[in-house]
Amino acid sequence: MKGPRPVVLSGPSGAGKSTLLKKLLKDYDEVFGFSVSHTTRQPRPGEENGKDYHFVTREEMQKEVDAGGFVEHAEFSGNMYGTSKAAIQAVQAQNQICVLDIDMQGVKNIKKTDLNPIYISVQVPSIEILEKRLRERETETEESLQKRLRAACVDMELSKEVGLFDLIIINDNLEEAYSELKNVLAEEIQKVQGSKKT
Ligand SMILES: Nc1nc2c(ncn2[C@@H]2O[C@H](COP(=O)(O)OP(=O)(O)O)[C@@H](O)[C@H]2O)c(=O)[nH]1
Ligand SMILES: Nc1ncnc2c1ncn2[C@@H]1O[C@H](COP(=O)(O)OP(=O)(O)O)[C@@H](O)[C@H]1O
Repeated sequence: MKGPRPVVLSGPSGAGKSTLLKKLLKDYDEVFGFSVSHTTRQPRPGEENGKDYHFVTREEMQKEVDAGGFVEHAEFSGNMYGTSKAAIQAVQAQNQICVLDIDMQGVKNIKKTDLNPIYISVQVPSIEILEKRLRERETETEESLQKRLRAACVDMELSKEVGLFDLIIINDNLEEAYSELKNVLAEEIQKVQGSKKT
């Protein structure tokens, strides 16, 4: 694949991936582009179709998956999620660093492709803190919250595998976590900024 190295952000639901990503995309809007995934889950208040996700029905998504339009796809908490080839190409066409926010199944499947991203896991200090953050976010029903917590336990275990991630960020203090993220990406950021000047 052409262009700068993509970045994969993974980690339990509620760990702070979207929060960190939004800061990064705001501070470096010319450098990074978000890979807009497809999902069959319902949009949350404030989420925009085509910006946060492509919100689709299961039938629509399955059809595109069958047609070979996806780099990877997975079932998470009762819904389908997936990265389309077009989502990545749209970012790479701008010569930007493509950022993917994907679950652990996505990480394992991206490892089988030639995308060669930097793999970053965002974790939380404890499952109790994760639960508190998810409750305070007020986006989940009790059922989906419990599903996310179960998936989080699996994610926390699997993410310990040596070599799976290039960096594990414990998102305790947000500013410190954001600094760590920026530091690991500094070289790639400079490359893109340099290439845009010429
Ligand atoms: N494999 C895969 N996972 C995705 C994709 N898009 C989002 N996810 C993951 O799906 C999970 C649920 O996402 P979401 O419903 O937005 O909930 P949130 O993480 O709690 O904000 C998260 O772990 C995301 O990283 C995708 O395209 N592929
Ligand atoms: N370091 C932090 N300390 C306290 N709350 C945080 C921190 N990082 C994120 N949050 C909050 O936790 C919730 C989950 O974060 P979010 O970015 O939605 O997680 P994810 O995208 O990984 O599911 C949000 O309400 C967010 O504002």
